[in-house]
Amino acid sequence: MSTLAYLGPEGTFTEAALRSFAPDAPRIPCATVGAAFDAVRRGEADGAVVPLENSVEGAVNATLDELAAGEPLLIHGEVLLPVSFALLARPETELEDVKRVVTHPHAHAQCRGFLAGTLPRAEVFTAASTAAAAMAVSDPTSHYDAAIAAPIAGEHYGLRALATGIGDRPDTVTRFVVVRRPGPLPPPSGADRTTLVAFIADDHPGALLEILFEFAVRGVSLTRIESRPTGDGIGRYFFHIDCEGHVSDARVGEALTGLRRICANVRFLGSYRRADGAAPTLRPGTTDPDFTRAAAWLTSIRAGQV
Ligand SMILES: O=C(O)C(=O)Cc1ccccc1
Repeated sequence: MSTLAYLGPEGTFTEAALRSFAPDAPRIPCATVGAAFDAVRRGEADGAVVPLENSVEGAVNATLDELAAGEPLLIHGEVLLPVSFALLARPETELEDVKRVVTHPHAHAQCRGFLAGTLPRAEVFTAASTAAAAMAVSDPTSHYDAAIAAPIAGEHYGLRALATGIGDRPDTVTRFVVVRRPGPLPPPSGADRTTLVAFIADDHPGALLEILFEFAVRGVSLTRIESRPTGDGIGRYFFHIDCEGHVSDARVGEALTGLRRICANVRFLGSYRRADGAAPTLRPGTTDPDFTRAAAWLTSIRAGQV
């Protein structure tokens, strides 16, 4: 059975995502996304489960940046998990005692309404995960009065829920990915997603448009695009992209070869089954047989068979 590293400690939303598809897998909790990836790179874990984006707060930048750097890894799958937040405190703490709250930045962003309405004077501090925040609060000498975390983290760390369901939206979903060392790709399923990072060759007007064009002309829809700084100076960015389809689909393969020609580098991060099972709607002229027929036509005209 695969051993899976994940953003820990015990009681994170990431752990809940992992358990949703591999309840019995041996687990290695890691303090950061980077540490989980390193456990996979070193061979201590077969895969890592990490948060990638949230329906309210958007991308988890640490994950985007770690995927774009270091020894390459491949995404093998994704999980969607509804997330619900609780305000957790040591048993003796009452709501009116809460002056300092600690949580993961994504959880903070999703509970702003509750904090503004119920704890308008509370200071908010960040932790590497919601469970790390709960663990910190469980220490009686802690600087913090309460953590925003999953209700299960309260059970793990002996905390009491002062409030539950405190997210600004009841329908928030987080997307987690399962990452492995490079190897054979998951086979195409008909409802796939492909993830990649495109590094612009030379910054020039229309560079992003050229990248988008490679997808648009092949009828490949993007499901996410983020620019992230390369770290090499102000104004230098790479693009982190998800598109519909599998790299073995002709239209996706052609879009990627087009990108490879115009970009300084393209890091392929995997093709894998979409958790929502949504199959793309293909425009006329963009199916595999359309590409095969067009390639056969080119072969024949190159041979002078007009
Ligand atoms: O901190 C956690 O529990 C995580 O798994 C990351 C996270 C934080 C907030 C919403 C979803 C995932």
